[in-house]
Amino acid sequence: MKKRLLILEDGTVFTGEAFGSEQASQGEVVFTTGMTGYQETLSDPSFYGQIVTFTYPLIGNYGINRDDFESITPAVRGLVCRELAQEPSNFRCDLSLNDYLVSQNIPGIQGIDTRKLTRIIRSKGAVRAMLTAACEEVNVEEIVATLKATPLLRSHVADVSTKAAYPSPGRGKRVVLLDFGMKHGILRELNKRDCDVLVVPYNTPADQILAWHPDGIMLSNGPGDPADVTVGIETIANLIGKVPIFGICLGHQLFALASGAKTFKLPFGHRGANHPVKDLRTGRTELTSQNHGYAVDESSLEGTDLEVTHVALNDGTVEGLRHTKHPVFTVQYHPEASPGPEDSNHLFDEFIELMEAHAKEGKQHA
Ligand SMILES: NC(=O)CC[C@H](N)C(=O)O
Repeated sequence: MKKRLLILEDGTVFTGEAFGSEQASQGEVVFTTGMTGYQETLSDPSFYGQIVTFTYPLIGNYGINRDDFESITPAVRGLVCRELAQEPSNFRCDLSLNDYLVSQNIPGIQGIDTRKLTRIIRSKGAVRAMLTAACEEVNVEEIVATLKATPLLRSHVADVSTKAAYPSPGRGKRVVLLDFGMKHGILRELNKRDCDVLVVPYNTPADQILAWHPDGIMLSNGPGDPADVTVGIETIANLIGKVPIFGICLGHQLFALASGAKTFKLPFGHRGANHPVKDLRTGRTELTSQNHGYAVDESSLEGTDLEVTHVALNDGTVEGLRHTKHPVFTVQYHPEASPGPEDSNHLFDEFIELMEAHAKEGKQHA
């Protein structure tokens, strides 16, 4: 067994067993409560720069397969779990979680009290942490001082967004997908509905986007603090009212900021696959997949043209918005699931309907 430490900025030290890459790593430690879906979680670009703790006690039991990646290169900085499955078993299993982490240079630690760690994150909020290299002798005090001096993760959208535009063709609605660190699941859902998708870098100007004559714009998820993605906020402000827009997670937060609202950092975030969200228009509650550390400040909506459509039942925070004058709606959670329940998948159909209605309206005016 190779020993490795997880050191938190408050000086707490967890001693566990190293797996995955043997190198050291630093990041904000967060927890997710999903019982399955570790492959999608690890490859979700929104986790850029974060060390992810799984509260479910056994991780890796069905291995890693060919189909469930949400990006090509994972952006997470480390994985923490109670127990890593030694012998994965599944008909789709290609390789073990350990071998995958080695191949991607991501360190892991197992055998620590993940319940204690989760309680610390819940009470202290965003916690900076260091995973030491395997078998490394370290000076804990020095590391704690370094962690305290390291600024918390800001935006890394530029690192995870595509560098050049690329098509994902279909014969249906033309959708320009602004990639802030897109999960493949969003593209998958649009292609499933035969959309003719053009994925573009996060800093593509609005006039260039409109020159492609899209039927709609999709705003993707992505990492970091939404307030730092100023170029995206400006682009979205220039798109509102010109073409239907659907935004997910970071896309939802950027839409709010572009409309004059504000965002704030949640004490410990929402990460998991069973977060209940109420649709205020229908009264229906759906179980949703979530992964966010920030949220839209409800009190900042006053005086804007935004209306709250969805709320989180766990803490009452804003989970969905609609523009009262223009065809735009956004959600803080993940209707594409991957991983998680598909209760909210119908939102992609609603986006298609919105584009259809808008196109018809345009013809009437013409
Ligand atoms: N999944 C996401 O898009 C996350 C959005 C943002 N980075 C947050 O943490 O709130």
